[in-house]
Amino acid sequence: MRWEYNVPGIPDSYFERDEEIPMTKEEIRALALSKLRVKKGDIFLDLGCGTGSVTVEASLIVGSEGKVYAIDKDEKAINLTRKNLEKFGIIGNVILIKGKAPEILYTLSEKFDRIFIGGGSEKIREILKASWNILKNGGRVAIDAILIETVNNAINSMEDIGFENIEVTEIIVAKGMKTRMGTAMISRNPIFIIVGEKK
Ligand SMILES: C[S@@+](CC[C@H](N)C(=O)[O-])C[C@H]1O[C@@H](n2cnc3c(N)ncnc32)[C@H](O)[C@@H]1O
Repeated sequence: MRWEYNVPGIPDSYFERDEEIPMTKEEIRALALSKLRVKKGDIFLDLGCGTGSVTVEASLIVGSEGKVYAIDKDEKAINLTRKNLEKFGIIGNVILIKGKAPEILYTLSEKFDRIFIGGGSEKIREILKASWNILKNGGRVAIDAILIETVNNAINSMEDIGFENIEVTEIIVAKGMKTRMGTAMISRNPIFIIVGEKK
């Protein structure tokens, strides 16, 4: 068997940041991209691209045969994503769009293999409905959520819309921090990844 999926794993410190824009952290990106089964040649949508960390990693995976659409409602996030793309020398395969979901999704003519939803949780049902329309058969969606209400809403919405193979993963990451006594583990907030497939 030939396994064609790949995850790059770029350290968080390599990205330009902005204190007003929360970033999807390295371990969460790795799991989300892995659960999405992103591969070379995919058409990928990063909704709520923020710093562009997911956009950068996804564009490295899909390569020149694929494409990444990076969307955010915030101009600052679009500019920061552009900066990070330039930092990693990525030019050809990313389309940056300033727009708000779900409305912006109805204006896209492209069909997607993979959609990562990192923002817009208050409108998750509407965003999932719009995502369904632009997803290819066999396509996958992943939602990055902090609130349990979002998880519940996302699962119910996915079931109603017709998504299959719905899977919820809770990730609790603790990072080692050097102290005088040794290395102490500092916990971060739990994050949920909800994945669904359009058969
Ligand atoms: C948690 S941050 C995303 C982090 C991003 N994945 C990264 O690694 O930097 C959420 C982003 O979603 C954007 N956002 C929130 N609601 C949105 C919506 N309805 N449409 C488009 N973007 C939205 C915010 O402006 C913010 O930049």
